Amino acid sequence: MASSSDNQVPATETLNPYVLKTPMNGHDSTESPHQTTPQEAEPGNKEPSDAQSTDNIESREKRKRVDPPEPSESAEPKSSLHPLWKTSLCSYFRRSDGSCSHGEGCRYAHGEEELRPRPDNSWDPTSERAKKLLKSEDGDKSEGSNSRDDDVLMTDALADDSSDSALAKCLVNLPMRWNADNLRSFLAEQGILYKSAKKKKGMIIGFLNFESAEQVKRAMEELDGKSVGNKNLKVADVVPRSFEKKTLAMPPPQSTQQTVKPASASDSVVSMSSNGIEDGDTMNDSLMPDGSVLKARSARDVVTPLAHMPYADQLEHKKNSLMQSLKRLTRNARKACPTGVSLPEWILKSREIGGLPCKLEGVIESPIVNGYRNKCEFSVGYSVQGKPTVGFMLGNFREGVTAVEEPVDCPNVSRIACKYAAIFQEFLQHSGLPIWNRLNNTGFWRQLTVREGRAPGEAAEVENLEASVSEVMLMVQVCSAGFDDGIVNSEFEKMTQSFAMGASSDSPCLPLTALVVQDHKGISNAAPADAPLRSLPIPKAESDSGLEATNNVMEARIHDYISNLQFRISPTAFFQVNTLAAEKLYSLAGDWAGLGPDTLLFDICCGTGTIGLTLAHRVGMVVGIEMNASAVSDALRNAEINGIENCIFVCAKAEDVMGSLLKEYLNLPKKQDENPNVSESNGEKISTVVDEETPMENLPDPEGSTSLEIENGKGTSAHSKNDNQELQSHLQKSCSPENGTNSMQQFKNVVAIVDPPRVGLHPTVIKALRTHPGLRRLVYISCNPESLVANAIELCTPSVDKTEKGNKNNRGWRNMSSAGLARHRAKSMPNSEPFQPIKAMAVDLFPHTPHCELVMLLER
Ligand SMILES: C[S@@+](CC[C@H](N)C(=O)[O-])C[C@H]1O[C@@H](n2cnc3c(N)ncnc32)[C@H](O)[C@@H]1O
Repeated sequence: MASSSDNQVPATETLNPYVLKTPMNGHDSTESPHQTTPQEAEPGNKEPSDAQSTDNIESREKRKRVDPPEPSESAEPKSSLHPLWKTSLCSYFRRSDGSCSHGEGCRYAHGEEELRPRPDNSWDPTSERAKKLLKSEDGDKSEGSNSRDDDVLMTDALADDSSDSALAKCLVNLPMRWNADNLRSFLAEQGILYKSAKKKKGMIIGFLNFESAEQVKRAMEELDGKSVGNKNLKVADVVPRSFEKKTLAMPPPQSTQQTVKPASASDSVVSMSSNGIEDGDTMNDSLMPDGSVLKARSARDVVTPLAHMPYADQLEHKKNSLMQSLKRLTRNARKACPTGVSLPEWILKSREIGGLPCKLEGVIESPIVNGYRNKCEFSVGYSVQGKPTVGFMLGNFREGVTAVEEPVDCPNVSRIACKYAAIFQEFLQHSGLPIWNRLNNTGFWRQLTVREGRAPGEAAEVENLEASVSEVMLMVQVCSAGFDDGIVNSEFEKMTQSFAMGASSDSPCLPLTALVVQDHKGISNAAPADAPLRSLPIPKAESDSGLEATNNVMEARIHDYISNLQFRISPTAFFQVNTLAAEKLYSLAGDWAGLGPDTLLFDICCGTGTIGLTLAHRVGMVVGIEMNASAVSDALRNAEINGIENCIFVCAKAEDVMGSLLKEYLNLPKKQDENPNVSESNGEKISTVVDEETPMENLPDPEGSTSLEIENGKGTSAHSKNDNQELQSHLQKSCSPENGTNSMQQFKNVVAIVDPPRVGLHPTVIKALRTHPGLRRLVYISCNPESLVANAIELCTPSVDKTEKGNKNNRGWRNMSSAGLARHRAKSMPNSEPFQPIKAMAVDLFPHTPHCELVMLLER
């Protein structure tokens, strides 16, 4: 596998030293002076929230733009330029009507003409260029006539029923809402003859097969350029000719044994959840007939779009992008602040730190930059050469890309994962069962997940991560519906043999601990947590003790270590993909949480308990909340194997239990005004009067029975949402009301660390956290800054006495940005003290991709 350095650009002169972990307050030399304008806060001006949308913009930009050489580029040889030179607009220049004290030497662009694309080919999101691109994105690629057929790489369409790819065409720019019937009616209206026509709702592409070259010719004459809605149709090749040229020697796609199932709805299939999609500049360029260069996609470009940049530049890029996101928090909270209510201190002070809501203290780098992923989800599909392939999809299904490429050049994938992908790919060449066809939703083999677990021992890990990998779990996703059990079992047997032989023939032999099959019928490969699992026994290789066999799915686990604690991980449980960087993330969160023996820590969305368990020794008690039952079972077991006894894990959706858990554990009345308040405990309602001035410690414990003292620390247990009674009884047993202590005496400090999925916290959870006065500190960890910003708007915007009731008939929310929606929700937040953003810092868990984890401390 190529190392990332193979494709790195040469080191360029550094204009400003990169300062990691330094405060970014004010206009210091490392910070962009870019200031945002009020209109940028408009919902419509939303930046692309993920790399995928950035990518779409970028690829469109490539198609449309023929830029004259940049003045700065012609003035200086390219190699001497800092990669970020003039890639952001200078706000001093903009604000002061065309002047900036740095003059021509300013590293920021003085106007749109000077602006250069960023190293990842995106544009300063506040520039007119970026906004225009966003608009064209929102307008659903309305510039269809300019779109080039190189976007379509629908190998599934070729694999399906066309023996001659020259007779297979696709129609680009069809209305998304059309299904196959709509397409067929349209073709009939136009008098077009064809063999088969397919179209799914949600895609802009339809697929046509013709009987003859004559039919193709006529369809092209009639349809190419035809206006439908506000777009012009384009007839394109299903796989561009530029790819086919390279594949003349390759066999045509295998015909597949399909069990035809009705297609229900469309969905996008993303090969690896945190992937971005961007065209890069590395390989497969071909000259197009119009003289332009087709930038062929590669898995490396799709999965690791920043891999061409030196790592320090990647961190700088992430830092800049996070700063843009954070500034949105200030702008939106300012906008949402009710009339007549003074702006909170943090918004007023934001002017001093360039519009940031709080200091962004830097980006902590990943201890490992290459091969760091301990989990890879490889799609199964056809390559552009029509070969069954295990790897990453080269784009988005909605836009007509299903081609899969091997992961060998992706620097974030480990050698072990690549090896298993290759073994599986080799097996698929001879399998009697078909690979999954995303176009028809038919087929059998869908996905391979490779998960690695390490043995303890720090020194070896960073230098030679592979040597520390001691366990591997493979999960193969299939769709067995309609296939004969006997054939399926026989294929599974052959597959396990292939894996076992492949593992033992590698040198040194690859670990193989568990092999699980996940049966999933859904359209997208993202299977629900309860999709049936089956463990396959792994044949023991003669000379190898590394291969362990288990056929009990309950025993199909691997283990990893964080902060010297062992973690059991079951097949569908979440575990951070970069273990060593995750360790840094959790310790940062712990340091900021202000923990102590009198701390009650809520670990919200706790997965296998990693955060709570690594911090358990620093607090009085941990309450973990997690909806995935096997992750909760892992968490419980993890507490046990590490001898941790002060944790409780609740298996439920946080939105279903957060409010009642806060009430039960903090034993506080619900509201902080002077009205009689109601708190529920053991089903009984208790009324108390609370004065806002009353210190938390002095608040009465209405029953005394739910105080949270853990007797001898023997508190670790798990509860499902249905066993609240058991939870109550546990609390009563583990607490010692006899000694007269109450919750507030025991836990003076109540802290929540939240680590939600990409979409962020459910509004009900935000409301519960915001309106419970006992919770003074919250550490928010997020892999998606957009959702952190949206949630923080609700947590930090001052509320009014009279809240607005949401209009349920208002469907405008559908078109709102997440920040706009959060502003809207903030208006109906019950009167409560808002949090304030105190500081933020990022940890790079995903080198070579645009993603990283952002941590923000909120206090009140
Ligand atoms: C980003 S992971 C974090 C897990 C854990 N904190 C860690 O670092 O390993 C998010 C977790 O939230 C869980 N989750 C998603 N939605 C949830 C919900 N509504 N309530 C509770 N847990 C949820 C997922 O199952 C997943 O384990």
